[in-house]
Amino acid sequence: MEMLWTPLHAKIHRTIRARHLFEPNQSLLVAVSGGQDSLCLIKILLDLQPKWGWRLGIAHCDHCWRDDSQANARHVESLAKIWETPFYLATAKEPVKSEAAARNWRYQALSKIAQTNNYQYIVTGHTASDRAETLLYNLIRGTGADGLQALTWQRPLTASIMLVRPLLEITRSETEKFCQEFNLPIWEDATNQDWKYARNRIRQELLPYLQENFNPKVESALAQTAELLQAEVEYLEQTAGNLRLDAMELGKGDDIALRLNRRVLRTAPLALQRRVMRQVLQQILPDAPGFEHIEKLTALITAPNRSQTDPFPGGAIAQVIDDWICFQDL
Ligand SMILES: Nc1ncnc2c1ncn2[C@@H]1O[C@H](COP(=O)(O)OP(=O)(O)OP(=O)(O)O)[C@@H](O)[C@H]1O
Repeated sequence: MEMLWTPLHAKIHRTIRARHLFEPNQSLLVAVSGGQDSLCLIKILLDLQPKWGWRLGIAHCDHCWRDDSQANARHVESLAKIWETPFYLATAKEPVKSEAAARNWRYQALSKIAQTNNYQYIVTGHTASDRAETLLYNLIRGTGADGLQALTWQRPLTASIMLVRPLLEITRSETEKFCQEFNLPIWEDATNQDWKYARNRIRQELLPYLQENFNPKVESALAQTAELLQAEVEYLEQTAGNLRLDAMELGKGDDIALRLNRRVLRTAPLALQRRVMRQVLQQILPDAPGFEHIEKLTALITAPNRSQTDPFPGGAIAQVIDDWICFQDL
């Protein structure tokens, strides 16, 4: 069968080259749910394969939370057979309960398959639309820039395995059109899982509303915002990391307990002060630190001597002793 080369093929080909997502002859494990995005992804990668010499594999995760999940898995398996591509299935032992649990289990299962079968990359079908939805979802919940930068092009999953998302500049309507064009048999996800509910409403109600009333290209615009924020967050986090080391370094030697030098922190911009405090709290608290925790700790940078915070979750308190903010377990 002759291969049809579309503008979408060309775009993904260019993206992979320009962003150095993959090099020739590497081993790519593609995560295929059977939905339109991951079918579009695997079809394009299969078509690009002769140009790049990749070794491709298809992995599917059966979460066991839908009646049709086994049929879904078999559907993907039969496509893998048609495409003469190795197929790997991970099946959850017990149904997973939440979005977070499902995601954790999935990435662990995928990593294990990749490790056992020598794939360097796990590839997912996240799109610009996913990016826009995640950005809106986190914006409404009230995260800072870090929640809005959502979904990176690549990030390490383990020391030897990279997670890569080549479709981040493609919208859902483009993957849908692509699947129609190539008659790819999409497995419709019929569930209305609780955790998917908010996202579905963003997808089906909020984004179309914004599109009609504010900006026809709202999805791409939001995805682009996420892209810009990503570089800014990376820069701020790195700078804050260095500042945190500077603030702690002066206390080195005599001291085992964690402490931060206020003179070092006082001259830094507020944005960095907050990030330093968040990084410190991330090490101390059992859960992700909230806005209030970070603000209270940041206030100690200029507070009078002997000021202290209430106990943080887990019991630690922070106290000002002259030039230092000191942490004590209660
Ligand atoms: N059951 C599955 N088996 C294999 N891959 C999957 C499965 N579900 C999702 N994926 C991969 O993850 C991508 C994103 O899927 P989707 O948006 O449905 O999940 P999500 O839960 O929002 O993802 P994440 O939790 O990673 O943000 C898909 O394009 C696909 O590559």
